[in-house]
Amino acid sequence: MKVAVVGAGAWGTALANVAAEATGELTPLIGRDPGRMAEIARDRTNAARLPNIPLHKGVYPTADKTTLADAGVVLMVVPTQTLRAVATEIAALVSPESVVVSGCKGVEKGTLALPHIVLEEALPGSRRALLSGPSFAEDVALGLPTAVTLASADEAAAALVCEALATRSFRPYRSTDIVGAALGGAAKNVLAIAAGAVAGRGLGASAVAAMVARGFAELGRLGLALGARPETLAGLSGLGDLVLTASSTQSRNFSLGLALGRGEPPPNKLAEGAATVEALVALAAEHGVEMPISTAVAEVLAGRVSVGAAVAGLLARPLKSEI
Ligand SMILES: NC(=O)C1=CN([C@@H]2O[C@H](COP(=O)(O)OP(=O)(O)OC[C@H]3O[C@@H](n4cnc5c(N)ncnc54)[C@H](OP(=O)(O)O)[C@@H]3O)[C@@H](O)[C@H]2O)C=CC1
Ligand SMILES: O=C(CO)COP(=O)(O)O
Repeated sequence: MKVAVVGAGAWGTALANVAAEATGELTPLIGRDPGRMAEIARDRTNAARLPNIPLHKGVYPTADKTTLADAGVVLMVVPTQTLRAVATEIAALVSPESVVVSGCKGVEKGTLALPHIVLEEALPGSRRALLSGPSFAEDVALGLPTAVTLASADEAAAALVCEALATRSFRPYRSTDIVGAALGGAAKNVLAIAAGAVAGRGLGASAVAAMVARGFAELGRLGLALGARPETLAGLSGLGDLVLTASSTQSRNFSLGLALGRGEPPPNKLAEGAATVEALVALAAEHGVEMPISTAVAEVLAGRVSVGAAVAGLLARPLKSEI
């Protein structure tokens, strides 16, 4: 089963290595810039996005999108806000039997669509799945043990993708709860910014843990409203990814929060939480769900309040029962 990866960033490159190892097939890693892809092909490493990691010998870096036409699995691994445009560009090339998998974590601005809905709209009639879970690209590319959720309403599609990606160290667990898996991935990036900001401001490990746990409660309320299963939210793609992302400086979202909390300039790297937070809060509001921590992150990122004022605002909220 051939896998093609669209998006030659850190995560796309790591997943291309996994797929090449799992399938033993030539795996196109498709980027948008022919010059950059030629460099990656020459150097056998993606120096800009995933430095010091050699490409698997089966990975074929290219800017030629037609190389995905005969792939049984197409992994879409671009920033969430660009997913629709990229999926629309490749729509005519994807075979009807292929499973198209979102590797994105976020909510689309404007439409408030989760990534699998973006795929459904851009690639109507296609077989779809979503991959999410605690998995830093570098860890995966180094072959360190990793477990993720592979969600699809189409169980045969999920099984096919799992087979095309499972290696001795990369373990995709199947789920039919695509909404739960997508929500966990989107919310944890925002909550990791909050945890980082609290840590950066020096408020202590107890405060960081409170932020993570109350953030998880926000995710739970939104999940309930959208029909996600509680066990998905408590699993790899929910709590698992939240714990990872909200506790490690390897995370771009946590690092952004740390910088905000310390009053330092934000790191110049993609933090999906920053791109997603307004849409996540709007999606929650549409369903009558309050997300005070995520709202505070949105306010801080928009420059409307300081981290100190946001924390003071959260501490001033009336106490309720824990849920
Ligand atoms: N990094 C990680 O550890 C993980 C990331 N993810 C998720 O994967 C997604 C991608 O993240 P990641 O790979 O880290 O991001 P990167 O910033 O490393 O890479 C993003 C890639 O998308 C490409 N891209 C950006 N805009 C466009 C566009 N308009 N059209 C086509 N291609 C575009 C970029 O191309 P170019 O290089 O030319 O700019 C780049 O190759 C995110 O949703 C993220 O949350 C999920 C799990 C782990
Ligand atoms: O999604 C990730 C790990 O599961 C990567 O997190 P960051 O985007 O915060 O680096």
